[in-house]
Amino acid sequence: MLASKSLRKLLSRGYARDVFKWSRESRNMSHVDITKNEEFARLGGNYRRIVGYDHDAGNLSDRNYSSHFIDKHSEGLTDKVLRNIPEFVKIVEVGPRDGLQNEKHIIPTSAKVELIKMLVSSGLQVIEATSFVSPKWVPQLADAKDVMEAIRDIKGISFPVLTPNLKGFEAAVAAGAKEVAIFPAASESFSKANLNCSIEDSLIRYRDVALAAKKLSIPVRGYISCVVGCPLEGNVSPSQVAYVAKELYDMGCSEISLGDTIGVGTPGTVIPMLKAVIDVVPIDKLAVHFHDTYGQALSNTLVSLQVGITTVDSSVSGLGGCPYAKGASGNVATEDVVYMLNGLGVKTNVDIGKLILAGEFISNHLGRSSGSKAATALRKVTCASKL
Ligand SMILES: CC(C)(COP(=O)([O-])OP(=O)([O-])OC[C@H]1O[C@@H](n2cnc3c(N)ncnc32)[C@H](O)[C@@H]1OP(=O)([O-])[O-])[C@@H](O)C(=O)NCCC(=O)NCCSC(=O)C[C@@](C)(O)CC(=O)[O-]
Repeated sequence: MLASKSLRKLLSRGYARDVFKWSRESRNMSHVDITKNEEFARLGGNYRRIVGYDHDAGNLSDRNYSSHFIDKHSEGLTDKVLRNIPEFVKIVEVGPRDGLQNEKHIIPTSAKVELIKMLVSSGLQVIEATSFVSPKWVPQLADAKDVMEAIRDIKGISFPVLTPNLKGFEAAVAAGAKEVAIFPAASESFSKANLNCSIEDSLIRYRDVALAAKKLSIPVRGYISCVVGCPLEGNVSPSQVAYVAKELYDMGCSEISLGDTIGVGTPGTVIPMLKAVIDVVPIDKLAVHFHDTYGQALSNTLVSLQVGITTVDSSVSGLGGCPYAKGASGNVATEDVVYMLNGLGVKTNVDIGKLILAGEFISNHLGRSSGSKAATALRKVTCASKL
């Protein structure tokens, strides 16, 4: 009786993953467990979940069709395929930085701040706000200080910022940054294009930043660009990525984000790269950062979760690109990642409806449609249901 009550509760809340876990645990059937399984099948072993949100702005609905059709025929396979998928994924939203750094036109500070506030209200806990880089190199983010000033009073959210050297670090700290990110490349040519120095010289600079940050107890996130391919050199070897990752780990980075800067990776190249890095850096320190140039970002995200990664970078509306990686498209869209994770029953604490509104806000501002397939589809469903 207790079992069926808690199961009903889980199902009514749409916690597909909890039900999945519960059903997995109950597979070694004892007498009591058999009752549980029968109850499970009766209550919704084969179900889909539809959640509706009502928002003042636009009556946006989130329809999340769960991919868990859990019954006795499919549970073994589901277990096999999704065994390592975590129960919670931390999303690092990079839209305001990676997303906007490459825009042709300068976006007003007020629009950037409004976007950040909308992202905060969607439940995102980590939002990369801006970069303290040379304004000559990246004029789009020359207002970094003003952005930080405008979000200074928002409590309980991490707003990491990019710092390419001590000058940037000092400016970031003066502007109130509580977390910074450094960003070497795994490819020599890309390092020269992006940072105007070799990989080794960039690591020397970043050691200085890491040391200064340590003195102030400021966490440092490390990015590695070009982890599977470089726009100038082509393939990048997993061992080279592992080398840079270990350097970042040794200098004290709290997290290391592996960036497929030009979006050329597939699960076939991402898995060997992850393997090489996991051999030298603990997996719980790693994050993945996929661009979607070749439409591989979600597949790459999924295999990374299967491998055991639990932190994923993404960009609302799929904004983005790197000024030094011509032709590379935006990051995987946060809406698409959240839609997939919802379908897997993985928690993110992100309200997809509010996230879509944030994406619409910035897309409207930029005068183009959303780069998120999930957001576009969900918007159509809502419009159609109004007819
Ligand atoms: C690294 C530098 C600064 C070297 O740039 P440089 O030209 O070699 O540096 P410099 O030391 O010779 O200085 C040149 C000028 O820049 C100034 N300067 C120097 N540093 C700063 C600073 N921090 N803030 C503000 N100003 C700065 C410095 O004061 C000087 O000013 P001037 O005397 O000519 O008036 C430059 O190359 C730079 O800013 N690069 C930034 C590149 C960048 O932001 N790229 C995009 C982000 S990386 C990315 O998107 C990939 C990632 C992370 O998302 C992962 C993925 O997608 O895979």
